[in-house]
Amino acid sequence: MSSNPEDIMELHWLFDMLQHIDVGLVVLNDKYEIKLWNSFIENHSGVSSSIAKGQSLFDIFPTINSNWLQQKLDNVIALRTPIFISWEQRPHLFPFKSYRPITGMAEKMYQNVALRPITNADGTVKYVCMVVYDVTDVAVNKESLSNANRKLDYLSKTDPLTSLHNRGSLDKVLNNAFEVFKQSNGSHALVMADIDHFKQVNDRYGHPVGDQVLQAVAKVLSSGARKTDFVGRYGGEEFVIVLPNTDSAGALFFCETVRKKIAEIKIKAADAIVSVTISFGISEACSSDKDVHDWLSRSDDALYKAKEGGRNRSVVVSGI
Ligand SMILES: Nc1nc2c(ncn2[C@@H]2O[C@H](COP(=O)(O)OP(=O)(O)OP(=O)(O)O)[C@@H](O)[C@H]2O)c(=O)[nH]1
Repeated sequence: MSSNPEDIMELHWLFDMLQHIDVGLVVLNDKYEIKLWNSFIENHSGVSSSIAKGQSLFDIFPTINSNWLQQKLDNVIALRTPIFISWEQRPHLFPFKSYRPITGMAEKMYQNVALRPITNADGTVKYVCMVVYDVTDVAVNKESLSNANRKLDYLSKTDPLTSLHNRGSLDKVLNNAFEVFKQSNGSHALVMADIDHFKQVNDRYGHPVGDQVLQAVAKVLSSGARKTDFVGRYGGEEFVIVLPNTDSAGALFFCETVRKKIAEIKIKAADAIVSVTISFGISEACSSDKDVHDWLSRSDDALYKAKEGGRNRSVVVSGI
């Protein structure tokens, strides 16, 4: 090493800058023992470099997955090539708290961490430098953007009054169900449901009571459905239910069960208790259906027959 005073001064400056840079630096040997770390790590861990020196990284940070990180550190030394660990992969490798006021939404610091081999003068590699970047701002912004997108996506598919799927998502699900049927046949049922004489409920008790009835009916319909079933509000007081892998007998059983439960609903109005009934039209997809509209209109015919037959009933119409 040069003993030129100017070189020594530059080295001192360099060391001072690395010591105080707003990035964490940890040097480890091939036994994962700490050789040094800078003030960024001191401040966030609360452990001074002199105390950390010689200790295993995994003793000081027991929450770090040692098997996983050791393998990465070994690879850096063996292959002499850097490895990057992004916050999306491991959000909080070091258990540091977030201290930035602007990102008060995050309790823990999100980090990107680079593992860099340190090459000795003779070309050998025995040490690794972990470079820790605080990326809390970026991570919090990205996560809140994805949360907002998830919320928007949910709203665009959901009926605000009943929280059921809306008409737009129903069209997609129906088309998918019909495609599945075309490719693999099987039994898939489509149910159309319509509350009986709903106009009278609105006219007698007012729209807000009508809304409560819609919400209560929607709740019964979705609580009776399986996870793989689809319950949507088709519009007004009409609902559509897609029952995959269900034949018309199974669909009839479902409809009769929820029909009886819906007849038990009691909504309190100003001076009355409001009850409603519902009619169901059921059909299975059949091979003569040209498209999903043929299937839909058969269920609609079944619903019409249920209304014609006196309402508060379920009717199946079979395809040819
Ligand atoms: N409260 C409330 N009413 C709605 C909503 N959407 C549609 N409606 C009402 O639903 C009623 C539907 O009435 P109709 O189509 O005549 O049918 P119905 O009275 O149910 O008679 P049937 O279907 O023949 O048994 C209308 O009065 C609409 O105003 C809504 O979001 N909230």
